[in-house]
Amino acid sequence: AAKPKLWYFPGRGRMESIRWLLAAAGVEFEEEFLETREQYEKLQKDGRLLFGQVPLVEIDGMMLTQTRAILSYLAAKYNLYGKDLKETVRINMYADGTQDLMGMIMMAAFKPPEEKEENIALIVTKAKTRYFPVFEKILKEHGEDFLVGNKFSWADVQLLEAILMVEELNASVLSDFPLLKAFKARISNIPTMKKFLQPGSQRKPPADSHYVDLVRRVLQF
Ligand SMILES: CCCCC[C@H]1O[C@@H](O)C[C@@H]1SC[C@H](NC(=O)CC[C@H](N)C(=O)O)C(=O)NCC(=O)O
Repeated sequence: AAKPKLWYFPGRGRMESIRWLLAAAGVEFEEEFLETREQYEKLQKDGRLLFGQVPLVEIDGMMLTQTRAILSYLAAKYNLYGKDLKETVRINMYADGTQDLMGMIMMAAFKPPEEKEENIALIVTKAKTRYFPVFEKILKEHGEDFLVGNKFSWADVQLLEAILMVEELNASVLSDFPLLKAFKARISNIPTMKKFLQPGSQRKPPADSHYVDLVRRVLQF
């Protein structure tokens, strides 16, 4: 079967969690990088963007947009979505929470530079007071290697992604969360994750001014 094809800017944004999930599933994918307004307008003209937006993922003969819809499809397709509805809804809850946290980091890149320090401080505080305590408690109460059931799932992939993103803002953010520290080490050692975390993978770097300028230029905002 053809490899999935991802259409997005050459950066993390909303596509990065999709790259992580495909990598976790051991699925190779191709990328088309949007660098010009013309490329974006062509996708729109060709009717490939349902609401005129990216991420766009071409998979199984479909042109999929809407990040959460794509992530849910991939989680189900690659058996990373729990063994029953009760596990699936917990995976959705945990994934939504980490998406909210990562969304703050994504948007911070587009804020004026003078607000950067304050934004980062707020994100790290949110991570330490709202999100990480929840996952530390889940790991403590659940007492398993993984967040849901006793199996690797989409929720684990996204929590690792979120932990690493917050550590990029504050390296000691896990100092009060011993179970999250152990979780990070455990999940990072899963072969598909280990491979994705090595240099040369399709994992993207943090947003920089070049990325922000490119997105603004392509989307004209
Ligand atoms: C001020 C911050 C803007 C961020 C803009 C983009 O840069 C990325 O890092 C995040 C977004 S992604 C690009 C943006 N896509 C979305 O907002 C998708 C939202 C959708 N609900 C999803 O989850 O996929 C886009 O195509 N916009 C065109 C436009 O709506 O007309």
